[in-house]
Amino acid sequence: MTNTTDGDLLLKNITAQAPFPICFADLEKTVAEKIAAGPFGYIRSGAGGEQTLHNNRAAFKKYSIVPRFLNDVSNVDTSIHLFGKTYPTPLLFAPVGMNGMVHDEGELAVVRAAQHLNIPYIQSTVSTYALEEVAEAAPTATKWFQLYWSTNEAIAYSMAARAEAAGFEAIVLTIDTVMLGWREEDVRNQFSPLKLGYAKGNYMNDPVFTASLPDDSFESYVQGVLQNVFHPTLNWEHVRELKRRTNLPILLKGILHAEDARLAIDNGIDGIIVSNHGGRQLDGVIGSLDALPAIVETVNGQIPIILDSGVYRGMDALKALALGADAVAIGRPFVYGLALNGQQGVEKVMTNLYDELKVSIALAGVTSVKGLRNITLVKIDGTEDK
Ligand SMILES: Cc1cc2nc3c(=O)[nH]c(=O)nc-3n(C[C@H](O)[C@H](O)[C@H](O)COP(=O)(O)O)c2cc1C
Ligand SMILES: CCCCCCC(=O)C(=O)O
Repeated sequence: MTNTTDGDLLLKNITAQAPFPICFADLEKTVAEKIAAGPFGYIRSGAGGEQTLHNNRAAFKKYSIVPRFLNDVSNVDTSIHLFGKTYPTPLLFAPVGMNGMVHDEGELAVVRAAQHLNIPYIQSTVSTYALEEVAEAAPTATKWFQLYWSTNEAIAYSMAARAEAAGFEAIVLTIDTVMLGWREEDVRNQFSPLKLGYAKGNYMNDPVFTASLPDDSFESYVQGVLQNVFHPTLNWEHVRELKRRTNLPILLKGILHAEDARLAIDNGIDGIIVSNHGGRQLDGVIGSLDALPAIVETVNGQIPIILDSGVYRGMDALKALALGADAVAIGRPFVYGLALNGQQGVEKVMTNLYDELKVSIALAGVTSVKGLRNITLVKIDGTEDK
């Protein structure tokens, strides 16, 4: 990824071969035709009546930018700095569980793409491959570990310690999944990726987890994960205890309220991810972009803010950055890329997002990510998600 703005970034997508889907809608449609209804529904759907899934997209459409011109944009600097490192793009991979559902190489293919593109990768607790295997597949990638707190706290500490030992550079504690959302599509499809074994990686390689099982049967693994993965009593004391137990920076994923952002800072948290889990947890929740401005105001630059949920094109990323996010994380789009063409598919999706972002920054009359904070954004409420 270069920082020079080419005249025509789209040209490289015009090839003699069958085109790779260029936008999110094309990607989703192509994947729907390729994979079975169960895994497709699991990935695509939102909780409940999918109001939040809708809100996420609608939030981006409420904003329009007013560009400036005659401001040499031949060099656009898209780099960002996070936790002492510089990255070429303001994009991250959101943690997405059970990648083996759509591709045999699962998380290994994604982390290799992350390494190749120098984009931070957040590995889910519920991965098909173990964090040690992921670390070995891409030793120089920036890797963060997403933690689902376990009812058996020794398992949570064990996973955090394994991540630190394997070279992961941060812990992302997901706080919005203390129990699973009401996911009707999975009931319709009678689909559970857990029951197909796709979450074995980190659990079956964890000595504390395996020692807690009554036997080594598949059913014991399924029951063991179910008993441990959700933790309804999760509270700020757990966060403080995790801080005492790890040397790594901790980010909280799932912040939507400015007051929780303030509490995160008060409790020594190093970064937050403004997210509603891609609309997969509590339905009826505010779109994550709608939640951003109040959080940005409260955080006031004290810790990095990453936003996810509904960032499906470069222009979405631009709007989030303009509203004060330091970076954005991508979920479903990269999973669809993985389903279509493994590591290459993931790279293609992320590169297209990046290219659209870069051309959009230049066409807005801006030459850096930080410069986006000064652009004119007009908010128009009441738009439809079309
Ligand atoms: C199939 C799937 C699995 C997910 N698994 C996890 C997970 O294991 N841990 C987590 O914190 N978030 C998980 N998420 C949520 C993502 O990290 C992210 O918040 C969400 O996908 C962002 O929305 P987007 O898909 O609209 O980009 C998952 C999302 C999807 C689509
Ligand atoms: C193994 C049980 C499902 C874990 C939840 C994974 C997730 O965060 C999501 O599907 O969303």
